[in-house]
Amino acid sequence: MKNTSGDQISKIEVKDLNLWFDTKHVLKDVSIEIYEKEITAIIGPSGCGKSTFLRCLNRMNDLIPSTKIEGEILLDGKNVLANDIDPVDLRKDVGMVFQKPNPFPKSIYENIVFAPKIHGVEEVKKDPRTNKEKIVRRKPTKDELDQIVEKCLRRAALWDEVKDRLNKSAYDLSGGQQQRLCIARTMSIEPEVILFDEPCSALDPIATAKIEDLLVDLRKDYTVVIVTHNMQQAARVADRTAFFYMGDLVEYGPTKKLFEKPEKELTEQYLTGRMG
Ligand SMILES: Nc1ncnc2c1ncn2[C@@H]1O[C@H](COP(=O)(O)OP(=O)(O)OP(=O)(O)O)[C@@H](O)[C@H]1O
Repeated sequence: MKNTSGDQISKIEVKDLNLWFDTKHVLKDVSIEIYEKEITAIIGPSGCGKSTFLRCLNRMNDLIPSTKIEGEILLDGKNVLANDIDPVDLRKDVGMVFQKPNPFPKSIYENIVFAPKIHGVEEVKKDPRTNKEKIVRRKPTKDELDQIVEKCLRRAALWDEVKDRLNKSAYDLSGGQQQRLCIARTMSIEPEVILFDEPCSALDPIATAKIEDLLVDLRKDYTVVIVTHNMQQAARVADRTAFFYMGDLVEYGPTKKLFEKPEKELTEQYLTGRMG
């Protein structure tokens, strides 16, 4: 997506982000701009801070005691690290899919409607006194829930495989189907950004290919950030790639350029497998 000058639109702007777990300095002065409706891949050796960085974007690290974080993460210009931001609200806008598929021990249908039932659906209502329109949240109807289920499962390319067994346990699905169900579940409350933390590491190559196709398709509607160990995966799906090393963002740019003509020696060493 481009603005009128033809530039990409920034969705998330990270400025001088530093993070410590106790005394361990895990992210060091990370500044990066993530663009709307693109796929951004985060790569780097084990322990370099990829997942920690990703988890900053929807404040999942808040759950870890003795975490200290400094800097800014602007989502559409608003600092998500500010004290007045409710992380639960933030996670409605910034959804997350984890390494291992983690459906709830419920039916396929109940997995999808779980969050919309809690958060409700939005409705535009006119205040009769002021005649002004305002958005209210209310309990969804059964019809609305059915529609959400079909829409999300279609969007996650799972509908045809499960439409006749929506009331069966999510645990009866294969690993790849469970992961697509988790993606559908994330979409049920209409996030703008979806974070993926190594979503294919527990899947076989066929299930992985389906998730990769889905990721590319999701880019039409969502801003996607994916942590991956698999460099080929980053090369296949990502518009831009960021290379992290020991908590530093070493290099960031269009994926093709980063893979074919990296600017930094460290990036080249990592990409060519010359890093110990
Ligand atoms: N909850 C925690 N408490 C203390 N240290 C942690 C915690 N989580 C991660 N770390 C440390 O922070 C550093 C970065 O970890 P992180 O999981 O972000 O790396 P990563 O690049 O995603 O690694 P991998 O590719 O192996 O998943 C590591 O040294 C890790 O040991």
